[in-house]
Amino acid sequence: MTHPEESVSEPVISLRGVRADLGSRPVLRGIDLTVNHGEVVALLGANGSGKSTAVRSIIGQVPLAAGEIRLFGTDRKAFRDWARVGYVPQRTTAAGGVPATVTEVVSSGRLSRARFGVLRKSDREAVRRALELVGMADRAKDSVDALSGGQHQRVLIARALAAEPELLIMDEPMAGVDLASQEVLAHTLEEQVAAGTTVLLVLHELGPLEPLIDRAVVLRDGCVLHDGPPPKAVGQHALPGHDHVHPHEPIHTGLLS
Ligand SMILES: Nc1ncnc2c1ncn2[C@@H]1O[C@H](COP(=O)(O)OP(=O)(O)OP(=O)(O)O)[C@@H](O)[C@H]1O
Repeated sequence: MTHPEESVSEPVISLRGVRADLGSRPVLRGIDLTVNHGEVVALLGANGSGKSTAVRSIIGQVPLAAGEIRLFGTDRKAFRDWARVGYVPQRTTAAGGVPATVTEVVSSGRLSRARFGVLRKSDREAVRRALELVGMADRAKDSVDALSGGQHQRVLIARALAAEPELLIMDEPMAGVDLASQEVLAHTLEEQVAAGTTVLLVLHELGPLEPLIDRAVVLRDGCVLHDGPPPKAVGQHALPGHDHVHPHEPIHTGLLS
């Protein structure tokens, strides 16, 4: 669903010289990052390297100290078409407080597409499709408080998918997610990618998503350390028992530490 005035050669996300401070601390120290149409890019790096801050700067939650961000070719400050962007924040363990059903949470993700904020039949169908995609259609009427961590994460992803976004940004979608939900999420993402969705993912390790990743951008201390093919070893070698050394692979020289 590319807009007619746009060319697919225009990056979907472009960061140039992005700097951001949190408190008095420089957290992003001159980031360049490009995500092209249909690409799946993983943002990797150690804790505190700035991954979440980078994605939060893209969606406008962190002010820039310097640099430029463009979304679909438009300066982020002038960008208004947020229905084209699905965002799944880093999951918190804090209980939501306000009781809501699975359908209510996922429907909230459709509001950006609903005319006058009223969900029509086609919107309710999109909500239902999103729930089916993440295998949660049978829990539609349940309270989100009754869900496991992995199921909760599936609901948050369904909320992002309900708007049928062209760009999906997810912050650690697999963190704290049980194996069964991880497999469902990997399959969901595979279908989105096959349908042409552009994806930027913050990950700790590639894990089950590895086959989907086109490119990895590794951050260290708020700078880009690596931008290129995904470091193959991250998934397997993060597992216990994989302590042998492959000197030809940059990952073992501390790329992610
Ligand atoms: N609101 C804030 N005020 C001050 N410093 C912050 C704030 N939020 C994050 N930071 C600091 O900014 C740095 C980058 O944080 P960020 O969450 O972007 O890293 P990350 O790479 O996503 O790490 P993690 O994998 O732990 O989520 C960290 O050192 C963090 O402590």
